[in-house]
Amino acid sequence: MPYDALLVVSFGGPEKPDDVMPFLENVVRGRGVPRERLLEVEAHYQGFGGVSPINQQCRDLIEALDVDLPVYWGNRNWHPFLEDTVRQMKADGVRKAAAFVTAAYSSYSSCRQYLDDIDRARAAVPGAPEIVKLRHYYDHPGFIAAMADHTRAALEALPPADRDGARFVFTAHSIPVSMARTAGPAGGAYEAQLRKAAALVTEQVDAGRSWDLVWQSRSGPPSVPWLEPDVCDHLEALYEDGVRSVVVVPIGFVSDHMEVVYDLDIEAATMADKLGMALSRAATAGTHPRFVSMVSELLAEPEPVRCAATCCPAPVRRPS
Ligand SMILES: CC1=C(CCC(=O)O)c2cc3nc(cc4[nH]c(cc5[nH]c(cc1n2)c(C)c5CCC(=O)O)c(CCC(=O)O)c4C)C(CCC(=O)O)=C3C
Ligand SMILES: [Fe+2]
Repeated sequence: MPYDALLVVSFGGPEKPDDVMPFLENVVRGRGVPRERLLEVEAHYQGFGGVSPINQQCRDLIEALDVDLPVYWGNRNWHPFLEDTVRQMKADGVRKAAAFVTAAYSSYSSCRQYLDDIDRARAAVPGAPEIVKLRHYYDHPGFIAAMADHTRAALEALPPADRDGARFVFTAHSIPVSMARTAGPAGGAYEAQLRKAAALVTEQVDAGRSWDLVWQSRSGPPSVPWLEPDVCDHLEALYEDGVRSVVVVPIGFVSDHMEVVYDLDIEAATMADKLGMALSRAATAGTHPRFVSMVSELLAEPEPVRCAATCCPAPVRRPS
């Protein structure tokens, strides 16, 4: 193995009420997210005591990993910041680390932005170790097996009478349509990879089942088109079509962080309740043993080739 350390790279989240606004400012700096949206999201976090689950989920994953390397952890938007971690790695004599990013798919937000974050952190630390991002794992048998197990469990959690007719509703973070168009080496990769993962999970759980891929957690100004339909609108449409039960599968995420526990467990669940629809939400991969062992398997693969510079370009932002 060519690596002498593993670096887990994640989004980061607040861990107390006073962290929330500074964290959000970090997330949206220069990204044109309207103030009203920011205050709305602040309220989601404060409703959970100002604590996002994501940092503890990273600690749990790191605890569960079974790798023969020192493991480090750095975030994009909150402590421990990537730059501080890279500084520590350099001080510890790390020369070449593999980076496992807690995002499985191609797109500017889910891939390129993490690569840029890593480059920026390395640029700030003279003599920083080389850092090789491990490949996308959306279709890795470990990720798929974990999601299939969790989808099966969610299906079984529905009342028996609701199981046969339950639709599988896969969800992922919406992104601007322009970002979706340019995702991956040839464009369209974010949506195509999500569809592939959803199809693989469905095939393992119940090959004949009807499923959809929909979007959640839309941000940005209303004037910019994002991927649709939103999960809540989709539940209404399904109800109109006579569907009375759904298994919601957050295939676009790897842990039950705020977008999952607020946007699905509160918002989508409230919508299903209002409609009189049975909803069961599948857990994300989290610390499922097959997801955990996948990380070791990725480390043992030949070193991945770095994405081309033109892959998943940053969105062009017009001054407002
Ligand atoms: C594709 C994607 C993923 C999946 C891949 C990955 O996991 O990286 C993801 C994950 C996450 N997104 C998260 C949180 C937020 N995302 C925001 C805003 C945005 N997300 C975007 C995309 C994505 N986001 C985009 C295009 C924006 C607009 C601003 C911009 O162009 O960057 C905002 C701003 C407020 C708002 O929601 O408007 C927040 C607070 C958290 C942490 C949750 C927690 O704290 O537990 C996680 C894991
Ligand atoms: Fe996000």
